[in-house]
Amino acid sequence: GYYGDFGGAFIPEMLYPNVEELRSHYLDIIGETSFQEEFQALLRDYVGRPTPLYFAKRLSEKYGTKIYLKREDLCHTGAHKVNNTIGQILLAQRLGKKRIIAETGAGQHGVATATVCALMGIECIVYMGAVDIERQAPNVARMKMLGAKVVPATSGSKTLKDATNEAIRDWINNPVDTHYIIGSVVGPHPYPDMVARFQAIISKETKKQLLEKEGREDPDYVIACVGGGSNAAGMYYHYLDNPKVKIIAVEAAGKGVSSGESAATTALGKEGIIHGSKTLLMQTGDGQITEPYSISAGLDYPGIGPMHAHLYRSGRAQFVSVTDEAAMQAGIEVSKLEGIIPAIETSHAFAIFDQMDFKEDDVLVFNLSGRGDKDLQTYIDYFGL
Ligand SMILES: CC/C=C(/N=C/c1c(COP(=O)(O)O)cnc(C)c1O)C(=O)O
Repeated sequence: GYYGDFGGAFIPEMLYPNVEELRSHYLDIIGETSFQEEFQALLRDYVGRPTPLYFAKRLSEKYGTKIYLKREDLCHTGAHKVNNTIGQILLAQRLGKKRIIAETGAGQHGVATATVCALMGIECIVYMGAVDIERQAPNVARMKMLGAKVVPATSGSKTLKDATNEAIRDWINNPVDTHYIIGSVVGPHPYPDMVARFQAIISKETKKQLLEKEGREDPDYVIACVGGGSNAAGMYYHYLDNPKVKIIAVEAAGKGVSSGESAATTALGKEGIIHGSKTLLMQTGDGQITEPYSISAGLDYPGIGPMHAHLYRSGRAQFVSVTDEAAMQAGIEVSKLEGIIPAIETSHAFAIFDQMDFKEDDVLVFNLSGRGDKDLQTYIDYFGL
């Protein structure tokens, strides 16, 4: 379960049975024909896949290059997170689990977990930082409507990291009947690999769609925002072994990388262990986790998935970070040029144009990871709309 120097499962003794049960069964279960048939049928008939690969005409004209958008915002629940929760709920059922827990920051993973628990009739508890409960209120309401119990995390910065700590604490106390649906490519092996496999449908579809539209499977660039890195993992997955496809990963600089209020993990992080995984994370000299900051709850995380730590260290991906201000401006620009209001997380990806030079005949694919409904109040307050 390693990506170069990164990955592994550095977990407390009490979690070992749960994680070991997952590690020893997940590949066999995912590989079963009956699993794949159910998984693919739900992605098609319930999530609404394949999601469109849309040529963004006005955005392309503005930036003088060819821009395609992979529309994960059109998945049921409004973001890519549901691709993973469908896979993990089927796995949990096959492992005989009766109770589901999850962490959430932006609330999209929380909604996606509550959704599949409603679908399957399984109890659902979602841990969410008290700060995020405020700034993603629409998603809290949706989780409750879907029958989930939302438990505030009030420690630390009261954001995603703290919600994850609370979920892990719950799992340690409920090891036998509970499955923890982790929402990104983070945590102990096998989670980073398992979540990436469930999200890989994104680039699988993109290859086929780009062949139809451009007569080639491979774009020149694939671009995605990175919190833990799951939407990015899905966008990159089937292009990783093709060096002709350049990979751009966009992190949240918050108020600026050197402002002390940032979540740009590859710029500010050092090797360490967070939530059971050896990866890069923002930390003090004595290894305490530094509180991150981003205007977007989904990128407001001090770590990064081990896959992305490796992509960064190996140079396979180019990592850039953009500030709150740049992301918010990009969000309103995409809204006005394409009629699509992106989630603030996704808006970070669209804010790279002043740091990158693209050629007129370059083909770019952006992963539009989610829609902006959850963020309307933030957009309205920010721009005084
Ligand atoms: C699992 C914690 C992250 C959450 N969301 C992260 C997120 C992200 C960043 O998460 P990754 O794709 O895993 O890097 C990007 N786009 C949207 C629309 C998101 O909601 C959540 O709780 O919903």
